[in-house]
Amino acid sequence: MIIGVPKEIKNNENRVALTPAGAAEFVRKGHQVYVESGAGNGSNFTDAEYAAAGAELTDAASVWNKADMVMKVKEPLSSEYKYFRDGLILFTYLHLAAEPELTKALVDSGVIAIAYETITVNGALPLLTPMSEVAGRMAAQIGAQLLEKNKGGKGILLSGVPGVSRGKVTIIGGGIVGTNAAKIAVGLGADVTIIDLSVNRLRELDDIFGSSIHTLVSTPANIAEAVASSDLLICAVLIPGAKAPRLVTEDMVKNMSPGSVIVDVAIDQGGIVETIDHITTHDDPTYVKHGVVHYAVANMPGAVPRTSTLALTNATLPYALKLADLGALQAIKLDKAILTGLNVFKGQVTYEAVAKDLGYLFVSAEEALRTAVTN
Ligand SMILES: NC(=O)C1=CN([C@@H]2O[C@H](COP(=O)(O)OP(=O)(O)OC[C@H]3O[C@@H](n4cnc5c(N)ncnc54)[C@H](O)[C@@H]3O)[C@@H](O)[C@H]2O)C=CC1
Ligand SMILES: CC(=O)C(=O)O
Ligand SMILES: [Mg+2]
Repeated sequence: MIIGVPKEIKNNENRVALTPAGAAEFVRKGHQVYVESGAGNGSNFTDAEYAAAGAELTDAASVWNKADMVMKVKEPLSSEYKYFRDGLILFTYLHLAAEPELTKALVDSGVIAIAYETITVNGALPLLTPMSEVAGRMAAQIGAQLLEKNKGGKGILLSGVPGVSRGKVTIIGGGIVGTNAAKIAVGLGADVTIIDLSVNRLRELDDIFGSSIHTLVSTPANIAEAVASSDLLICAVLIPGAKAPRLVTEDMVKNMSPGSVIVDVAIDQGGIVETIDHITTHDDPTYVKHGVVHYAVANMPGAVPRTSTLALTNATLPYALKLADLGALQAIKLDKAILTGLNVFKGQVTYEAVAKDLGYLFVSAEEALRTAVTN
């Protein structure tokens, strides 16, 4: 199979979908790899390293047009839709519930779109996990900085100092992002509360963190009370594949004190805060509404690309190799995890939450495959 790796073009997206070591693996197994010249630069991987691994360096159009499977990090942007074609395998983060135009372009073109973020193994999301670890850790770090006066914050140090109370951090969603945010926030000495819908998850968090955190079950009343007294709110809820639920209302944000900070990590699925009306970028990461600093960058790990590229490709490579070795149809048929990643297959939306949120007819992956084979 021919694998194509274009350079990422989202604002400050410095990750790349394949390392030179990953390219060497494909080549070793008899596949051909085209990498866009400069694609690895942001992650400190040079063209020479890809060439030494046996990849060919070329331009974006050639990568897209020659490849049977394009591997990316972030969802394609509109300038890339022109490369979509029938039968092309696209393996990347897609977050389609928050991307109606991209979904339409994929459906109209017949692309086989497999989303990293919905690949499921025993209830876990192994291709989302490493980036959620990065984004969760960054969320606490970024929130702490935004609380500084010169960044628009209220001017508090999360740890406090002897004789002065600690800052309050509320984390809504106690999964991978939430747990990693808590690790850093607790490490910084903040007073941390984690809110989750699952009491079992809260039990696990209680076992991990003991008395260094508070736990609360997710109800509108608990969220309202915790948000009102928070200096930093970190949003980390996920319903896989679906648009994020709006759990933090505008009134709750109005009740936060001026200079408080919201970091909505769930923005890639649309965000959980009513006052977040647009995705922000690493170039212009915040805006202020009702006196509260809002941060809503959808590609947070792109700012620490060396760590993130290594962590992401550790997780994606085994699945990408399987797709290349078996071809998309067989890989989807034989590997349940890859099947759960299938979001769009030759004009049909095969992930139920995406179909429901965007108003498409849902066709199960199994059914879509059956139709493809019999046609
Ligand atoms: N902005 C960025 O750069 C990045 C964003 N993300 C996003 O962060 C979000 C969280 O991801 P993960 O932590 O990996 O997901 P996860 O599945 O590990 O955790 C989600 C948690 O939300 C909880 N939850 C669901 N409904 C809830 C409700 N109504 N109230 C409270 N909790 C609720 C679940 O019980 C679960 O514990 C996802 O949208 C993911 O795509 C991840 C990485 C980077
Ligand atoms: C998960 C995701 O959206 C990211 O890593 O950018
Ligand atoms: Mg997006």
